[in-house]
Amino acid sequence: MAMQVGDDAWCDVVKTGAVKMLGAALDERVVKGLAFHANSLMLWNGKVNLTSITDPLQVAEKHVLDALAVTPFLPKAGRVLDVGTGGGFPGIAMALMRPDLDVVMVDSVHKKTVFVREVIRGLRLERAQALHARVESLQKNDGCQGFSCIVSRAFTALGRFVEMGLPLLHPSGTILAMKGPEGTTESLPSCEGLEKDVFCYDLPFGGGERVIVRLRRSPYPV
Ligand SMILES: C[S@@+](CC[C@H](N)C(=O)[O-])C[C@H]1O[C@@H](n2cnc3c(N)ncnc32)[C@H](O)[C@@H]1O
Repeated sequence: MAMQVGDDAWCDVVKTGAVKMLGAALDERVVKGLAFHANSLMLWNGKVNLTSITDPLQVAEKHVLDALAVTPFLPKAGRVLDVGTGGGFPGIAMALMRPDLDVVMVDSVHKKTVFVREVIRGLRLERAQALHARVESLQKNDGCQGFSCIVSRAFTALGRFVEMGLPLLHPSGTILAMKGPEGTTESLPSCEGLEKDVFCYDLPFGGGERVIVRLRRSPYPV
């Protein structure tokens, strides 16, 4: 029988891919959580358009494993914001890998945040939450500033993401933009004073190259 999203064969693909990408094995708790998320994504995708990727191997590689790629860059402590989380990428993977962090996932489309809330509830991720809002409006929202880390995947141009993120970022915080290969050449016209590092990686089963752009205020406070 062909592999299905969330079944044992699919979990084995995720485990193998995670070792290739992160150099470490995932906890069984994390694998089960990722399988629950991906399976829920497929179930909801029939009624709510969450993703165009439905092939089980591609869901594992292009959504789940790619979302895990950002987790080694997360801060030691604090609050993390995932901007434009869509179906919960990379926010759910971050919350599963780092249950010690507060993870806030924001999206401007209500049905997407309803889905992400259901996943958070199903996985009992007590320190995660999904907000239905435009990220620009969070600047006026008490308690939505001072994030240690602001992440996005496939969200918008780097300059625009940084403009939206900076007012919400703690002075010693980090911005992480998850991008396709174009991330290596994107410029930052109006954000001087930020130190920029670019990390390139390959998806583990030949699915393509990806980039994480890390931005920190320079000089980076220690
Ligand atoms: C291309 S999708 C990426 C979704 C997810 N991060 C992923 O990698 O699969 C971009 C998401 O950003 C959301 N979005 C667009 N503009 C936004 C804004 N101003 N504030 C919050 N979310 C926004 C959209 O609703 C959409 O879900």
